[in-house]
Amino acid sequence: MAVEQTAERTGTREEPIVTVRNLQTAFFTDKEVIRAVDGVNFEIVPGETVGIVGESGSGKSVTARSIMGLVDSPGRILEGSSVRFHHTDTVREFADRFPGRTVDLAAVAEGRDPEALFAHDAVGATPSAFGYDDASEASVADFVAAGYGEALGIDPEDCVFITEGTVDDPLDGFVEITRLSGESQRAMRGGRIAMVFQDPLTSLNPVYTVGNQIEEALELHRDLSGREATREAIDLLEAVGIPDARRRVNEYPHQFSGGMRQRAVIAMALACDPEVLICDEPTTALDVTIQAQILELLADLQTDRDLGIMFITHDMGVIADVSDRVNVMYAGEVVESAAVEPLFAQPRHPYTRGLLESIPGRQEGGRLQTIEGTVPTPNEPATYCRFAPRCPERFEPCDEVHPVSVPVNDEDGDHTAACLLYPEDEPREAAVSSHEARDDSVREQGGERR
Ligand SMILES: Nc1ncnc2c1ncn2[C@@H]1O[C@H](COP(=O)(O)OP(=O)(O)OP(=O)(O)O)[C@@H](O)[C@H]1O
Ligand code: NI
Repeated sequence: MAVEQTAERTGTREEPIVTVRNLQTAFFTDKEVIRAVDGVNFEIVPGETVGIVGESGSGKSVTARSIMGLVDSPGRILEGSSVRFHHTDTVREFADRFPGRTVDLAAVAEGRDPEALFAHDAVGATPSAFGYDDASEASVADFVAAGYGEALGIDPEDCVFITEGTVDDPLDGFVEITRLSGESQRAMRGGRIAMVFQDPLTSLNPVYTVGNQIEEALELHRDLSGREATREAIDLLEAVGIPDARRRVNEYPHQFSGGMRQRAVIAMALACDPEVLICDEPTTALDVTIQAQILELLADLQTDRDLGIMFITHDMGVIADVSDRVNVMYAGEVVESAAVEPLFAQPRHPYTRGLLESIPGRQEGGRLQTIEGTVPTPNEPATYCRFAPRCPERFEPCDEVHPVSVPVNDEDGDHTAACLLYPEDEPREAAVSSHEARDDSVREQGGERR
């Protein structure tokens, strides 16, 4: 899954299958509003692994659960968020199954100026919240996907957006995941995007055989049953490296070792032939040897199936192994994003540097540095740098200005960090002002984001 390998394999990068734009997920407790995910942007590309790394409480799991449609009350995804699934076959299938919820975006966009739409008072997000440098990059699709389409006659239930062709004959488009509910949500979750959790026992039912559980997924998502399903279940167990699959298909989860259970869960996730696999610390509970085997298995499956993988861990060593691209999260925000090589060779954000110094063997003089303190609960709007209290580079404006993501590497234009130290070639004061000017998502709209 390393960079060179992917480049060799595919030549050029494929288009993203999932784009996460300005994702905001909050928990509304009696006491406070916890902004667990606060304006996150990243992509999942077929055949690649995007790593999400950060300490406990940084919002990794809530990001994953938001994409899966698994955020439960008192949590919800806020208006202005968009998670798009770009997969032509899925768009066609969904347009067919949910015609009443399908919209011809070209028709809606005709004669509209997206910049002007974003300027509307009622809109709580700006194009810059979507990661654009310039408002002209925004599209009507961004506007609509982010939930502001009502002004254009779009129902909040609408979730399939056609960008080429028509509603009756869709050629291309996207499904807006944050607007799915009921049947459409079930079809996406498990069917198109599958998830593997840290503890395999959360996915396995102790009272059914492993085979039964895989067969159930096959029946639900691929319409296989009986002998056909059993045969496919055995094939899947073999594909994930479970020896003697013909016998083990009839065993119960407790008869499997930890590593074998996680393999079985991966087989179950693959049963529905997903495009995207989200792995939330899938190897954290396993010993190092087994962990390496599971990572290798995932890499092989990815190559065979052109899977887009989102891989969550707090372990920088694992991230280096598995990722093509890395997003470093802190208190609900992505603070640095880069391809894996530049991230490790030239980490820019002080938080990333801190995380790297805490990997054994990486520091000069052999002393293991850990970042003192813990991730704060993001229970107020980010009007300052949330890392500042722990940051060795902190200077005064860090307490008053919220840093936005800016390019930090001349050779790699996609390498960004959200830190007031950048752009480095600008005088500090000018850099700070440019962050302040671009962080218009919160205050200009008259106060808090919801
Ligand atoms: N159901 C919930 N109700 C209230 N707050 C929640 C809920 N779930 C998560 N949070 C809060 O959201 C924030 C992000 O949590 P999340 O589980 O995504 O962190 P994480 O990065 O996955 O950490 P870990 O490495 O420990 O798994 C934390 O502040 C957490 O307390
Ligand atoms: Ni987590």
